[in-house]
Amino acid sequence: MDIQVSHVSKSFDRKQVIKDVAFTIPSGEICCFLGPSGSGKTTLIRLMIGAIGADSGTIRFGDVQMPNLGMLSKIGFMPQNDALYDDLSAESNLRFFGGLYQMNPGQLKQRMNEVLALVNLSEHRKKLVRHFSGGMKKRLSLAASILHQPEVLFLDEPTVGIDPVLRRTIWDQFHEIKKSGTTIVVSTHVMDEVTECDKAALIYNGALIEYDAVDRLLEITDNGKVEELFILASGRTQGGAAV
Ligand SMILES: Nc1ncnc2c1ncn2[C@@H]1O[C@H](COP(=O)(O)OP(=O)(O)OP(=O)(O)O)[C@@H](O)[C@H]1O
Repeated sequence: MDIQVSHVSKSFDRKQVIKDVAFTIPSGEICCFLGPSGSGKTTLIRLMIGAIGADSGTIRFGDVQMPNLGMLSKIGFMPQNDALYDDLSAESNLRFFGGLYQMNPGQLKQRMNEVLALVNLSEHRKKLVRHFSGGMKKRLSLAASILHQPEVLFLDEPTVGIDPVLRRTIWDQFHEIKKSGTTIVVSTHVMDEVTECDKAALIYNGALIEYDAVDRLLEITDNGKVEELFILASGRTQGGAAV
């Protein structure tokens, strides 16, 4: 399912935090939202999943204009702060999410086995989440977000605070999920993660300063580093030009 964001703007308390943003993510691609803290990545994700409304502009998933309740079963969302119940086991957490998605018991059982295996938590399924490490919670949170086989998956800073080895594992899992045709939108402020993605949206002060295939974006820099694009953008801002 293609995602089309057309001239979307959003203000909070009269401060514009998303400024006329427009781009299209082709079906089945991984797109990252890259930008410094406070640049607007989470707000853009919340707009796209329909958690908040835009002041202007439109967001379409395929032919459907968001927000649309019927689309909820096709969307997976992994929030920045894990939305898990500490006092429940891993599998009870997944059962809770399965209930939200109205999955039938047979389907839920099969999917629980599949997603726990994908995130390497099968042997910890009976353990209470309060005894999980931070990395295990991240992986369980990812498992919960894909339980219902969403067509589009939103991941808000999924690797923040994660060590490099586990980060590699988690990215391998994203690539595995992509193989099933899922479109993935992932926010990050780790510049190196851009090379894991097909497309990148560079967000700075609520504006989209670049959106392109990652290969092409890296070509237009002198040193092949994405940071350079942000340095150029901040220079333009200080000079008074719009970015
Ligand atoms: N509900 C809200 N009310 C008022 N201001 C908000 C609200 N949500 C976000 N903002 C503001 O919007 C701006 C963008 O925030 P957002 O969380 O989208 O950035 P971000 O790029 O995701 O940051 P981070 O990487 O730190 O998560 C910030 O200035 C933030 O303070």
